[in-house]
Amino acid sequence: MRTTGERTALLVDEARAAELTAASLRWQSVTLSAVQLAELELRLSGGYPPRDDPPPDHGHNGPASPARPASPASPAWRPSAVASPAPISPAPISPLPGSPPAAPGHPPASPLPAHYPAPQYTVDAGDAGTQDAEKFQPGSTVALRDSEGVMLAALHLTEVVGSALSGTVEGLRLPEHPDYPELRFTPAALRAELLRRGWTAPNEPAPVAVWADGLLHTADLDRIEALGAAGGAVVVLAPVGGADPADARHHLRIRCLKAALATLSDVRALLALVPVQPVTRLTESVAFGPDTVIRFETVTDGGRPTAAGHAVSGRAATAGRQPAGRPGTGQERSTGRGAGGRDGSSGGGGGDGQYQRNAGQETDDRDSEPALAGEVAYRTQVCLAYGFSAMTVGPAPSAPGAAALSMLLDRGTRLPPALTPPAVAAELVRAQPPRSERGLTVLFTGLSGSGKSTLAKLLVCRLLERGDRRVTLLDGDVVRLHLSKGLGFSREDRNANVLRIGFVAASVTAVGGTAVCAPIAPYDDVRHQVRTMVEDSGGGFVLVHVATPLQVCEARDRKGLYAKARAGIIPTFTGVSDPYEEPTDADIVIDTVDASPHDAVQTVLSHLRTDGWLAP
Ligand SMILES: Nc1ncnc2c1ncn2[C@@H]1O[C@H](COP(=O)(O)OS(=O)(=O)O)[C@@H](OP(=O)(O)O)[C@H]1O
Ligand SMILES: Nc1ncnc2c1ncn2[C@@H]1O[C@H](COP(=O)(O)OP(=O)(O)O)[C@@H](O)[C@H]1O
Repeated sequence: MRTTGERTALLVDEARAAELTAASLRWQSVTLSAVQLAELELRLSGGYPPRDDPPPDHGHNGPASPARPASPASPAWRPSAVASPAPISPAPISPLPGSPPAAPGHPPASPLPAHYPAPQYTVDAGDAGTQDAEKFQPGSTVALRDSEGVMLAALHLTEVVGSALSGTVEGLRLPEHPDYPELRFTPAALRAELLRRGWTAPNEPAPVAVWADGLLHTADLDRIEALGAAGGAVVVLAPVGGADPADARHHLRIRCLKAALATLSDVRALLALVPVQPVTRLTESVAFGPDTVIRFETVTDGGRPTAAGHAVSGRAATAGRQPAGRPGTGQERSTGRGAGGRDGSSGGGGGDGQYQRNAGQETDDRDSEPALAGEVAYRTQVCLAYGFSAMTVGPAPSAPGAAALSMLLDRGTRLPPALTPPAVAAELVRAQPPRSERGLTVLFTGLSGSGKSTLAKLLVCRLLERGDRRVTLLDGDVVRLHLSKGLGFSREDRNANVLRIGFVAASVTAVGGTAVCAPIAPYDDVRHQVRTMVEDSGGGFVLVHVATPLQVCEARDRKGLYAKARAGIIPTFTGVSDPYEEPTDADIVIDTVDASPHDAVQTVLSHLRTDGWLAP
């Protein structure tokens, strides 16, 4: 994250950092999760919450955040706030009551000095994966570390409730990001950047924020243009808290955001990645209606906004003009994004498009309506800390939902410029080619003798005859000769066998191949795991239940195994003395009693064509 060399109220100076580091030898440590790291980063960088910053008129240890004027008529934004804050004085050293003695040669670390702001900070050691939270005691200090063991902050504990550790925090450093360092800004660094660009002259309108939890499409860009038409800068805040820099979907999202913003020529727009968690519901066309610009009150208390002053002024005050290019307004403009007619295919909706999963990496119990309202309040706090005068949350009402887009991509339908800029469309198509060009696993499940092998082999032949898919057959018998050699038929062994098949199938699928598998796979949870593995590899998973009744399988008894099972010679035989859990999530159910093998395979092929996995 860019810091412009400033320290926020919670980041200590080098001397203090050295002091804390020396003292930390004797502290307990908590290794923070990616999400906790993001929360800490936001806090340490001064991005949240503003009320924890010390008043700006502290003189010798003033904060980086700007003083905000009392009068609502004055702009809340003061570029002069970029002036470097006075450094925080190193704290006088005094031992914590009850703290361990200092290591020889090292001064003991102190609790926070009297003049130091003392915001409460809570970390859940359970979430951080710490098992024995009872070892933490109020009065002691905990080192908060990243996954590599680097200490980012000291937490002076005042309260321990279960695994929740609360106390005052002193930051040593911000987490480092290998991905997009040039796009990460602390509030002070953002102010400096806008000033450097000449976008925040004293009489300019204050900058506004646009939260982009997902992507930016044409309607979103229209809205940004409308916001920017007032003359102020528009900062697109992309929440990336907890994002894995090795996750291709994260990079896809950021590439798409950059490509979208590159189409804006008349707006002072800037992309900033912030350590806030993305929220899936905020990537959909929901919730906030057409009036989506939330303006902040500038109520202040002694020159700084109070908590009450952070209230949203009105649920949603409009931007003051109709966004250009909305359907039916006749305002479609000719921009780099194209001016094609809108086809109505941009309607909202949820779903798990490939690119969307990134935006919603975090599972969202924060997705309920009250939780979303809380999220908006939280985002408001962040925007106030960054110095924005207004923000939008959620996509523009007519922007396409992820599910709709994903459906178009799956089918290879061209994304019109009216929906999303061509450069964004190109990124999306590259990441999510049509289904007919993606990897695929077809898994036949059913009792012994139900017809799995017969149908799997026929399907492989039909696919190879077409010539447009590279196919691997993972037949039960063959797998048990090689991949699963030595495994028996206990539940554990069967599960290991099916998971191995799933692993190979997912690998084949990941590189665009087609895996056809034919194990009994009697257990529902393991079949689910295989589905997840394969779908996470970026391809399709089709579960075919070969639902031949037990009596028919037993009557066929090609291998004489049912007779042996009935005679007790084979113990735990599926359907006779071992369970078979009928799938409730089968994509295709085949009745081999009434259909010939040829007809059954035609059913599978026609399903694959209908769902786009095979070209017509
Ligand atoms: N106890 C028991 N239960 C079920 N099946 C048995 C058993 N012992 C041997 N066989 C033979 O092994 C084949 C099933 O292996 P799978 O790998 O498909 O089974 S599983 O998915 O691991 O449950 C199965 O082949 P198919 O008839 O092709 O299904 C049987 O021939
Ligand atoms: N519609 C059908 N689909 C598949 N197999 C069928 C069908 N009708 C009869 N059969 C016969 O059932 C037997 C199924 O054996 P197999 O394919 O080895 O089953 P599994 O692999 O499930 O143990 C074969 O002899 C096959 O010819």
